[in-house]
This record gives sequence, C-alpha cells and structure tokens, in this order.
Amino acid sequence: MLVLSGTIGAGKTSLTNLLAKHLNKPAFYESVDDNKILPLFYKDPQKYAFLLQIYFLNKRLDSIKAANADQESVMDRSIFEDSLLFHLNADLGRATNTEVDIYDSLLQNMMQELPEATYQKNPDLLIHINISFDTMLQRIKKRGRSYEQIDTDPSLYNYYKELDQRYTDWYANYDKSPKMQINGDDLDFVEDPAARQKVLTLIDEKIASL
Ligand SMILES: Nc1ncnc2c1ncn2[C@@H]1O[C@H](COP(=O)(O)OP(=O)(O)OP(=O)(O)O)[C@@H](O)[C@H]1O
Repeated sequence: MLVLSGTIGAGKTSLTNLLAKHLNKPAFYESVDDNKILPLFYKDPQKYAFLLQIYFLNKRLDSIKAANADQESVMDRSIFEDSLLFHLNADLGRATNTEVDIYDSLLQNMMQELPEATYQKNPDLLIHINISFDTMLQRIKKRGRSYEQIDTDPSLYNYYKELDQRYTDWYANYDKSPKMQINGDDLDFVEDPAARQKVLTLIDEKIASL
C-alpha cells in the first residue's frame, strides 16, 4: 500500500489519482465533500473535534482494510496525520485529556499488527508532498472550500501555521515504513506535464528500491 501525506492542499488527492493510473492500481480516497461533520467542526471545533476524529479513524481503517489487497494500491491520506491534527486540536483546548487518552489507545489498538493477519496495516511506502506555508495558503484560497477560508475566520491563519510546522516535525520523525518526499512547490504535477513525469519517475525509482 502506497500512502500519500501532506498538509491541506498539498495535492494528495491529485497525486493519488495520477499514481494509481500510472501503476494501474486501485485508488482509495477519503471524500471531503461528503463529510458532514467537517463543516460543523470548523464552525464549532470544541464541540466536534472528538467526534470528527472518531469519524476519520473509522473511515481510514475501512480504507486500509480495502487497500491492503494490493501492495501498490494508493491511499490519499495516512491515518497518522489524523493523529497529528487531533493532537494539534487538543493542544488548542478543543479536546479533553480523557478524549486524547481514549483516542490514542484506540488508534494504537486499531493499528496493532496481528501475527495471524493476512495483511499489515502500516504502509509499504509513505509519499510525502511537501509544500511551503505560502503555497498552502494559496491552494486553500484557490480551491475555495468555504469553511477553510481565512477571510471568513482569521483565526485559521494561526491554525494553518501551526499545522505546517507540525507536519515538518512529523515527517522528520516518521518511521512506520520507508518514506520519500516530493517537493510540491518546485514540482507542480497538476499543471506541468514535465513535473508530473519527474514525480512519477522518482516514485517508480523508490518503489524499485524497496
Ligand atoms: N483528522 C482531521 N482532523 C481535523 N481536520 C481534518 C482531519 N483530516 C482532515 N481534516 C480537514 O479536512 C480537510 C481536507 O483535508 P485533506 O488534507 O485530507 O485534503 P485536501 O485538503 O483535499 O488535500 P489535498 O489537496 O492534498 O488532496 C481540511 O480542511 C483538513 O483540515
């Protein structure tokens, strides 16, 4: 299982699509637009942070189980980033210590590899798309999901800034599988065909080396 990671607007969904087509493998997406809890969370984070995370955990484990039939199936987001986001929200006072403890132990329980299982839950490769904070802000604006806009809620600026910093630390410390990083500022694989080819070649080379 190949798993994409990266901050909001990094291009995870687009690269999942490209890569799955390139490899002729199934893609697994977490649909953001169908998520009924996400807009509620952005409106009232204190009330909905924990519920949103339980929703995501459940969905992502479903995808992991489905994606595991194939070593090169592609998933558009990792379960580990949910934990990163939840801890950020908890540190902002949007979840209680008890909720954090329950979340952490639930995640650990869900992700425990069982010796008798026919598949593993951790990725075979994590592909991290790294974009700068400025690019992140531009993409959020360009995509225009209403609840993500800083113009509507200026406090989101600090939330995104902190998220950006935590992503850098998270990727540096990630050790659940082999990993690679794509420079999403330099390589615009959505708009530029040459960049697209370069990214796919980099990933092919990494897969071949595993
Ligand atoms: N575990 C989570 N906790 C809180 N918010 C989350 C969580 N997971 C995703 N989100 C929110 O859901 C929205 C979509 O995020 P995500 O990064 O998965 O997709 P995306 O922005 O479409 O990424 P890309 O453009 O890279 O495909 C964002 O507003 C993000 O903050």
